[in-house]
Amino acid sequence: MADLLSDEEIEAELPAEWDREDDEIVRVYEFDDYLRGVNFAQMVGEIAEAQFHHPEIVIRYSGVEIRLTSHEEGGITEADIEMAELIESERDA
Ligand SMILES: C[C@H](O)[C@H](O)[C@H]1CNC2=NC(N)=NC(=O)C2=N1
Repeated sequence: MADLLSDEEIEAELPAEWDREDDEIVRVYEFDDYLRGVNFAQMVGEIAEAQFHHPEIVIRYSGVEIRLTSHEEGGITEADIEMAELIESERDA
């Protein structure tokens, strides 16, 4: 079971463009083409399966919202930060 991160750790480790909302970290990725958003969501899902750490993914016409939290721990852990970093690196690929 991973440890919950402190407020200071979250602030220090949260990747740019991501926000903290209570026990979640969140980012909205905007797309001007709906199916590019769908494909992005698929990619996020594949990362989640590989990490066995699953975000909430909301696909909208304007973009895709990713929300991460560690359900078993009841808050934000390193697993959430790592997922955000992996998504960012894939997005930039
Ligand atoms: C039983 C539990 O759902 C699994 O161990 C994994 C699956 N994916 C998960 N994803 C997230 N975000 N948090 C979890 O605690 C988690 N647990």
